[in-house]
Amino acid sequence: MTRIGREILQRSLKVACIQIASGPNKAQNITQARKKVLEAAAEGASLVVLPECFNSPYSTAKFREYAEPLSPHPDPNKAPSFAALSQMAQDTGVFLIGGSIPEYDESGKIYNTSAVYSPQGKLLGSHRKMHLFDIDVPGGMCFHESDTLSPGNELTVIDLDGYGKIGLGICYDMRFAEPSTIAARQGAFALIYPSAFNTTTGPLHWELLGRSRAVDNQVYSVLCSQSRVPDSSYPAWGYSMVSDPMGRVVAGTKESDDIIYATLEPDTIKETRQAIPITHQRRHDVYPDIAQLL
Ligand SMILES: O=C(O)CCC(=O)C(=O)O
Repeated sequence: MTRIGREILQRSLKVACIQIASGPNKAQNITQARKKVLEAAAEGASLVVLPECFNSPYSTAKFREYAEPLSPHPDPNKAPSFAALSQMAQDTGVFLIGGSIPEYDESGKIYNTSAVYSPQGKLLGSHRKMHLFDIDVPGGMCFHESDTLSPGNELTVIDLDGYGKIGLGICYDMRFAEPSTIAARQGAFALIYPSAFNTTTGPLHWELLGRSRAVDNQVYSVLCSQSRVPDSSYPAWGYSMVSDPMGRVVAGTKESDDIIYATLEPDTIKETRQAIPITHQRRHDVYPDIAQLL
């Protein structure tokens, strides 16, 4: 039986994307995030998303300095960012996608990690960026996350109790259609990408990718960016946006700090899937295993 909508997203869900810029002071970054999460919750959001690396500069040279260990019960002395996220979720009663934070594990490897907290402040799951942002565009952006980061090796689908499931990726992960398709086939109602795109690739690809992931899978996509700091070493793109399953941008902003809101509706998923029924028109009997084609 094809799942078409209402059972995928069980009820309307107001989501907020907090577009802010991180600076060199970790404590100030956390305080800023907390203030905005409180504001979004006061506006009635039940799911709040922070951007990629909200607690640190987006710089391969800085990730180790800002990294923290991830655990279900974060020690505020060792992991002030993770502890603060858990507390914010608990204090506001929202599901919180904690943007991302450089995380170190017991072997000393560093990951770009997004932690998700329940309205009770419980760690529901986490995603380590799987596809590291290593690009070299002549005359444009050159960035090599793999200089200091290790990739995660797991796809992430998380159940938000009472609403349904989300697929979670981080920024560059959105370029890869396969994880989003898998999340949708596992019943996710939205694909969520804490991000910090840039002014080289942002103009052509940001909105296109956000809308494509939504239309490919007939789900919502939620792209939450850092805001732009002109003349910084990494000018983020901004333009946080929410796309509905038809590819309509239902909330968006420009470069500066902002919070955007959208209400995700079960009927919109259902109606899209009924009108254009690609969900059960796929030809898995014909498609080869693409991993075998390499
Ligand atoms: O894919 C891109 O062009 C940008 C990705 C990015 O900025 C990131 O992964 O942080």
